[in-house]
Formats: sequence, C-alpha cells, structure tokens
Amino acid sequence: MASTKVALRRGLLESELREPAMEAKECARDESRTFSLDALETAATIGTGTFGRVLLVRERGGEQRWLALKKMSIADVRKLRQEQHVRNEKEALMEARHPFIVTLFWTHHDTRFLYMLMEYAPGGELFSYLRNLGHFCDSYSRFYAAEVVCALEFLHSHCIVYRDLKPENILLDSHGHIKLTDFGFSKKLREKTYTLCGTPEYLAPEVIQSQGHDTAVDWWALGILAFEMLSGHPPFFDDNPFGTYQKILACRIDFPKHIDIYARDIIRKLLVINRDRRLGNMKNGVEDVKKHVWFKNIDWSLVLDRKLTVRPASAPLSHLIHYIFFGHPILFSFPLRVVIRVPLF
Ligand SMILES: Nc1ncnc2c1ncn2[C@@H]1O[C@H](COP(=O)(O)OP(=O)(O)OP(=O)(O)O)[C@@H](O)[C@H]1O
Repeated sequence: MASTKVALRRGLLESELREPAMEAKECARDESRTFSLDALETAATIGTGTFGRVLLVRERGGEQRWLALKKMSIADVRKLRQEQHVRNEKEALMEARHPFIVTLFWTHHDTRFLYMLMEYAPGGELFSYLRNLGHFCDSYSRFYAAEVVCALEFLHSHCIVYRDLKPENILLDSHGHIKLTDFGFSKKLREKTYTLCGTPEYLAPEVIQSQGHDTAVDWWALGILAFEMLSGHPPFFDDNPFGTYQKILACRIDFPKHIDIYARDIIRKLLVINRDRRLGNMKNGVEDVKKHVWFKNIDWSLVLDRKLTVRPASAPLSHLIHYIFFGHPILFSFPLRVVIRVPLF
C-alpha cells in the first residue's frame, strides 16, 4: 500500500499568518557564550530547506566541535509569510534544553539573512534510515518512540506543542539517539490554538476540523509515527491531502500482519478521534503512555540518560555476534549504523 509518494519528503502545509512584522534581533542563547559569524568556518552544506540552507561549521581556533548553522533568507521568509514560524522556532528552542532536542546556541541576523547556530546531529534524519530499511522492527520502533515520548513530555510540561512530529524531523546524534529539530510549527500555548499547520499525514482530526487544538495533537502524531516506523508508511495516506484528511477522519487503521499486538494496541489508543480519550491526553497524562504494555520492558530512568539500548533478540545473527563481541548496543551495528556525515579533510 505504501505509495511511492510517501517515499518523498513530505511537504508542509502553509498556514495563514497574520503577523507580518519581522523580529530578527540578535539573541545570545547561551548566557556564557556569544559567537561571531566571522569566527565560523564553513566546511560543507548539510542540506537545503525552504528558505535557505544548513551549513556545517566550526569556530576558527576554538573548540573543534562541529556545529550546524541554519541560514535563512529574510526576503524568502517574508515572501512566504513565515515570520511567525521563525519566531516560534526561536522561542521554543531557546526554552527547550533537553537531551532529545537539538540545542540552539545563538541567533543572529544581518541585512539579508537570519542565522541559527545549533548543535550538529551527525546521524542525519531518521527518515533516511526508515526509507532505506523499509520499516523498523518492533524493538527499534519502541526505542525511538520512547525517546520521542520523553521529548514530548518535556515540551508539554513547558506548555510547548510541537506540531511537526515525523521521521524527517527526528535527527540522530553520533550514538544513534534522537534530536528533534524543526520547531517552526511549535508554539508556546497560552490557550487553544487554531492555525492549520503540520504535514497532512500527521494531522490530528481536531486540526483538520479547525476545532482548536493543544498538546493532544502530538500524541496523535506519535501514533502515526509508531505506525510508520513499524510498517514503512503512514496509516492514512492518499494522493491528495483532501483524501488523506477523509481517511484520518474515518480513522480506519489497517495493520500489516507483522505488527505486534501490543504495538497495535498503543497505536489504536493514540489514534483516538476524541482527544479526551486519547492516550497521553487523559487524567494521568504521559504516565498512561509510559505504562502501556508496549513499553513494558523500558526502564524510563535509563531513557533520559541516553542509556537505553535495543535488545538484539529480534535481530539477525550478525547483530547478535556484534553485540556479544563488542558489547555495543545494537544501534551501532548494521542496519542502523549511524552514518556520520562529517567531511574528511
Ligand atoms: N542541527 C542539525 N544537524 C544536522 N543536520 C541538520 C540540522 N538541522 C537541519 N539539518 C538538516 O539540514 C537540512 C535542511 O534543514 P532545514 O531545517 O533548513 O530544512 P528542512 O527541514 O529540510 O525543510 P523546511 O525548512 O522546508 O521544512 C535537512 O536535511 C536537515 O535534516
């Protein structure tokens, strides 16, 4: 059922923005540090986005640490009316210091560009691994889902709704742990919000129906992500967004046969149209998610310390041999070996 269109990086929805004013003043993210563009040397372009590019940089004569510099054209941001999203991204990332969220060190602007200096995640996007492998096994999916749960728990405790959970926005660090990125659609919630934004396949029903939404949309998106990791495609998909929305609202989930019963159960409980009955959004909040039987072998105290490993039980013999000889978590071995994208020079 996975259409070739799903294999492409999914486009974002344009939201209706009402605040055209550009706020672009310099901001020192780290109290003890400011940076200077002149002191940064560029090694390569990591990738390009809608309004600019992300560069791999490091400080001349400073620590030899690699950093990612997102450079956005002010003209393009204005043309596409994305000022509010840039502002949202900065506001959320400045507040969100967490092991599973990419760290923003510094922001800056000149007459033509806005700059965001961030932690570099050398493993690239989870999306690439997922598309290369087709789908992940139950253990890998649970591993990534557990780290996402911790990141969402943190964001929601700071009243930040993320609104753009998908494999393209989950980067991996050099040890294979996640770093959420792309906070353009995130928002500090003061009350319910109404902006239509996100990626069609990941939109919660209440967003499609413009009912006003809150952090519950991230738990819906976790259900979509878990399904996509386990099956290789999202549960609701069509050739055009309207068809996708109809399928989301119908909420008929066809599970591929290989998906484990506990995984099916948590996905069903996350993909609940009535958000008052959606896992993660009920009285016990995130605890209901953490206590779900799919996560029964997860030691949550290890997750935050980035010490969770994946048991090689369901992995091929080669994984097991690697694990026994090297004592590394399975993440370091084929197939989810993290490809570190630092140029050799
Ligand atoms: N901190 C980072 N470390 C490593 N790679 C990064 C980092 N931030 C972004 N990238 C990569 O750089 C590329 C461009 O990212 P950018 O955020 O500009 O655009 P995008 O998310 O791909 O698209 P858009 O801006 O249109 O949503 C992507 O491939 C992204 O994975």
